[in-house]
Amino acid sequence: MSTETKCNPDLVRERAKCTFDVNELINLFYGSEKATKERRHFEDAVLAVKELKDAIPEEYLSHKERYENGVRKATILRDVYRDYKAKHNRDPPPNQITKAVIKDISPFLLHNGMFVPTIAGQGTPEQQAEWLPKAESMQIIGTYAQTELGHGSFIRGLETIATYDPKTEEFVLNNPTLTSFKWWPGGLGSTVNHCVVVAQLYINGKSHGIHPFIAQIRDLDTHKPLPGVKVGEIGPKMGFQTANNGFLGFDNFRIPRKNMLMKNAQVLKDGTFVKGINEKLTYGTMVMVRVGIVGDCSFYAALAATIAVRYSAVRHQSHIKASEPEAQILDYLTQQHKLFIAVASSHVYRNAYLWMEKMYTNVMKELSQDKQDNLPELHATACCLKAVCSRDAGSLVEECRLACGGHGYMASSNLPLTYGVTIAAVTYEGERTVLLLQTARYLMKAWMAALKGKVLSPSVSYLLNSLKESKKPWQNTPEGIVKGFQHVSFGKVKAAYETIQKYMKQGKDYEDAWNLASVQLVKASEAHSRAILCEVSWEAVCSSSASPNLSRVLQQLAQLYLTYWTLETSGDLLLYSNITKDDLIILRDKYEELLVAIRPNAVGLVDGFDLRDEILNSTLGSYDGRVYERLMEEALKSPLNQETVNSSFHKYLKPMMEKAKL
Ligand SMILES: CCCCCCCC/C=C\CCCCCCCCCCC/C=C/C(=O)SCCNC(=O)CCNC(=O)[C@H](O)C(C)(C)COP(=O)(O)OP(=O)(O)OC[C@H]1O[C@@H](n2cnc3c(N)ncnc32)[C@H](O)[C@@H]1OP(=O)(O)O
Ligand SMILES: Cc1cc2nc3c(=O)[nH]c(=O)nc-3n(C[C@H](O)[C@H](O)[C@H](O)COP(=O)(O)OP(=O)(O)OC[C@H]3O[C@@H](n4cnc5c(N)ncnc54)[C@H](O)[C@@H]3O)c2cc1C
Repeated sequence: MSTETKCNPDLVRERAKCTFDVNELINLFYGSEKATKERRHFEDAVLAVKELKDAIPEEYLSHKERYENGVRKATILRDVYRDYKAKHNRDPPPNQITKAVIKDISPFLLHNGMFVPTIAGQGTPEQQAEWLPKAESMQIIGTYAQTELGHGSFIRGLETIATYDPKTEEFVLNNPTLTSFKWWPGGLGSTVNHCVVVAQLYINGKSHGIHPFIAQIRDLDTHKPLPGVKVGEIGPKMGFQTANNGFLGFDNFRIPRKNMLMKNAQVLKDGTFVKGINEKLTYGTMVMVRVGIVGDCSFYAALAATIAVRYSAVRHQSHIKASEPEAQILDYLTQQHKLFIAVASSHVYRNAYLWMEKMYTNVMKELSQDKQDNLPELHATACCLKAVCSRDAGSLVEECRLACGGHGYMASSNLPLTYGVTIAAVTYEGERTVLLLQTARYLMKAWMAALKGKVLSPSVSYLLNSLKESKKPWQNTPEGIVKGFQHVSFGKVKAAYETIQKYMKQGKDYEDAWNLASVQLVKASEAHSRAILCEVSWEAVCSSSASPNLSRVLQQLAQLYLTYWTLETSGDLLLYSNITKDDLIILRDKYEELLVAIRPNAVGLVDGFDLRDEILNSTLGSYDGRVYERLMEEALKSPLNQETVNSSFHKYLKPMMEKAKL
């Protein structure tokens, strides 16, 4: 980090006001002092590589140049990772330095994020031995090709076909229609030479559902598409410009039998199909990534909050009191209302991610012992938390951007690009509504079990308690608010269930009744997610090992989250819990008190995310607060400022002006 000496004086004053030790917060957020040290050390190593620095901002490059620059930097970054591993005999610590290097999304994201994990999770030991060393060492580069032009959400409807030919012991891959073309996979456009292709398996004319296959699609030397492969890039998008998303179609393309990833289901040489213990295990990589996305949401909220809070401390505009100098915009309560929820939410998502990571690890361990009881709970929880956190994080990033006024609209603030990347997660890895409806299926089953008095899984056991406690008075404490959100979820789950029953009594079948109740079902899932986020985050701060000074501030943040959402969803609480109008007025006052209490620590709190300037990549958010200098420095980099008179003057403007004289 930069030294305080060159800092904007407002930021120096803000840091002097902080009531807790920022380093303690950093170490707590990232796990330990050792973890912080190792992460920073790795980030230093990456940033020391001169070739990773961009000569001009990415925004001035063409689509093609941006991609090529992305690949160039991704390969250098890959070398740094390899060297670190060789030297330390372990992978680099979790970090976000790719953001400082690639700025947007790495063309290798899908290789590391889904291709390698799918081989590890879906391959037999023999298949892992064959593919993993090559993939991990980047002798081969891959992606995860599932979505098609015609189907993304409903993966049982995928149209890519893998027909087994027992004579040659091969699968024949085909994309018989335009809608069957793979569409979206990252890196597919021009980067990868392999992919996991998810396709419908046919043996002797019989369909056996979707399965993952490994296909080499480009020649390893020439990088030309192999015969029978049609592949390309899908073009510019709202974000993800360097992710290199692509399309792919096969025409009688043959792959050996061993290329079907067969940890779960198998095809024997003679074409016998051996079913796996649970066909949904084929969806395993998606579950892992959904868990990871909750962690990503914490990062994006932290990044946007850091930029907007630091900027708001430096920016002065108007007066709170006519007799006083222009106020820091951070002193306006409305600004605090916009920003502190982003700071608080980042902590909430972080705690939810750590909680989900534990659940994921436990279920993976159980699955390795053929125990599947907790898989439905993992799937349902990962679905709704991914859906709710990604949408909330997108809204928070956008609110931070708006809170920076006109300068937030500058690409150099890094807030527009961050919004584009964050909001993509609402759609990828399972579209929001579709995932919330998956959770709703689970909630309906849990509700039916609750009605029968059965024991429920931990994440939904509150449904049983709420059933018993519905008459208890509201308590205006964090624990009381957590219970309140559980009551809302309980009420919405019950109402959705009863709506389905109502339609069925009217003669509708279950599927139609489900569709007619689906707005309520989605809302029930959202309420369930909110109840989990509130409970998990409040428990995390209560059980944290932080010092009293830090603990006080973390509790304020967690209470802010609880109170913010109580006020945002007061209608639901009035409907489904025993909260009163008077309780809401007390909480409204409490919320304002919390904003005021957090205000002196605002800059310290975002410093506590420890996101260095290179990761923030923002004129507005740097540690030293030299906002105006940086805005001007960046503007001067515009190619239009590299010449005093642009040629368009002579070509178009001058002739127009001269014509106007005639
Ligand atoms: C030490 C180890 C620590 C590990 C810690 C792990 C934490 C992870 C940490 C880091 C990971 C970081 C990862 C970051 C990497 C970044 C990569 C970013 C990638 C970004 C690019 C995007 C890629 C993509 O988008 S890939 C394509 C994604 N596509 C989708 O998500 C499609 C969505 N659709 C579906 O999933 C399905 O179609 C469906 C679930 C909506 C419906 O499926 P269907 O078969 O029709 O099922 P349905 O009839 O509705 O339900 C039948 C029953 O099956 C249950 N079920 C469904 N899915 C699952 C599942 N995945 N698992 C278990 N069970 C499932 C369902 O609940 C039903 O059950 P029921 O009992 O009958 O009700
Ligand atoms: C940036 C980005 C990167 C991606 N990377 C990859 C990748 O690497 N590999 C890959 O395979 N895919 C990738 N995808 C594809 C992504 O997984 C899909 O776009 C996603 O799963 C949504 O599917 P869809 O596009 O078919 O949406 P659709 O399902 O067509 O959604 C359109 C609308 O229909 C609604 N809808 C659909 N089904 C239902 C239902 N059953 N009930 C109620 N409403 C419904 C949705 O809610 C939504 O409002 C990527 C997508 C993006 C945006």
